[in-house]
Amino acid sequence: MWRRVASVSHLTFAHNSTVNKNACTFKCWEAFTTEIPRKEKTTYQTAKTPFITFVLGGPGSGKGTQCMKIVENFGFTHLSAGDLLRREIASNSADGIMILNTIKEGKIVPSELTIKLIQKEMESSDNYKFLIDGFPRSEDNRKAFEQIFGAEPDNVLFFDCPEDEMVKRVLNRNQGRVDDNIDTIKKRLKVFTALNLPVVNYYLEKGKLYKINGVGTVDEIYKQVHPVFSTFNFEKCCVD
Ligand SMILES: Nc1ncnc2c1ncn2[C@@H]1O[C@H](COP(=O)(O)OP(=O)(O)O)[C@@H](O)[C@H]1O
Ligand SMILES: Nc1ccn([C@H]2C[C@H](O)[C@@H](COP(=O)(O)OP(=O)(O)O)O2)c(=O)n1
Ligand SMILES: [Mg+2]
Repeated sequence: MWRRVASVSHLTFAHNSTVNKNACTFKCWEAFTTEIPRKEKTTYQTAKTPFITFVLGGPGSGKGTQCMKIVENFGFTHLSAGDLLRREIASNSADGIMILNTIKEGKIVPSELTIKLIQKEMESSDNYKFLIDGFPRSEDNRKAFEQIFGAEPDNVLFFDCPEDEMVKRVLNRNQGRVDDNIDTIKKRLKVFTALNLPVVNYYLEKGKLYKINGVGTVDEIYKQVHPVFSTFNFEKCCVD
C-alpha cells in the first residue's frame, strides 16, 4: 500500500535517471508493510520513489502489446488509461456515460477524471514501477498530472507507426471496443496529431523521449524497447 507524503527530505536518489528531483523529493511515497496481521504488526516506514514511464503512440501503435512485455521482463505495473476509463464505464459510475460518449467521439476525457483513476491504482499498489499507457494524451493531461503529482515521468516511450498500419491493426483488434471502427479511428487520428504530438515533442525537447519504430513484429519492436529499461538498476532505484 502506498501513501503520498508531503515531506521526504531524508530521501536520496540512488539512480541516475532524469527524475525531476525537486518535485520527487517534495511529493513522494511512503510504504507500509502489508503483511498479515497488519494491525498487530509493528509498522515500519520505508520511503520509495515511484519510477514512472509514460507510453505514448497513436491508436493501434502497439502500446498495450509492448507494455505486456515490459511487465514480464521488468516487473512494472501496467496502468492503461483507456482500460481504466473502460472499467469506469462498465461499473456504471456517475461519469460512465460521459466517458463512453467522449470515447465514441474519439475525444479526450477531462484530465482530472483520468488522473484520479490512475492515482487510485498507484496508491493501492505495492509496486513502485509504473507504466502509464495512453497518458498523457494532451498538453492538458500532462500539465494536470504534473500539477497533481508534483512529478514528471522518468522516461517516455513513443511508438512511431504510420497511420495506415495503425488503422489496419485497430480494425483487426477484435476486442469489441466502441472506438475500434473506421469513423472513430479517423477522429482519433486527428486528435492524436493535434493533441498528443505536442506532448511527444515536449518530452523530446526535455531529453526524456525514446522514439521506437512501431513497425515490425512484436519481438522486433521489443528489441528496441528492452535496452531502455535494462540500463536501470531498479533495486537501487529506491531507498528502503
Ligand atoms: N508489431 C505488431 N504487428 C502487428 N500487430 C500488432 C503489433 N503489435 C500489436 N499488434 C496488434 O495490433 C492491435 C493494436 O495493438 P495494441 O497493443 O492494442 O495497440 P495500442 O495499445 O497502441 O492501441 C492488437 O490487436 C495487437 O495484437
Ligand atoms: N489519457 C487518456 C487516455 C484515453 N482516453 C480515452 C480516449 C481514447 O481514444 C480512449 C481509448 O484509449 P486507449 O489508450 O485504450 O486506446 P489505444 O490503446 O491507443 O487504442 O480512451 C482519454 O480520454 N484520455
Ligand atoms: Mg492500448
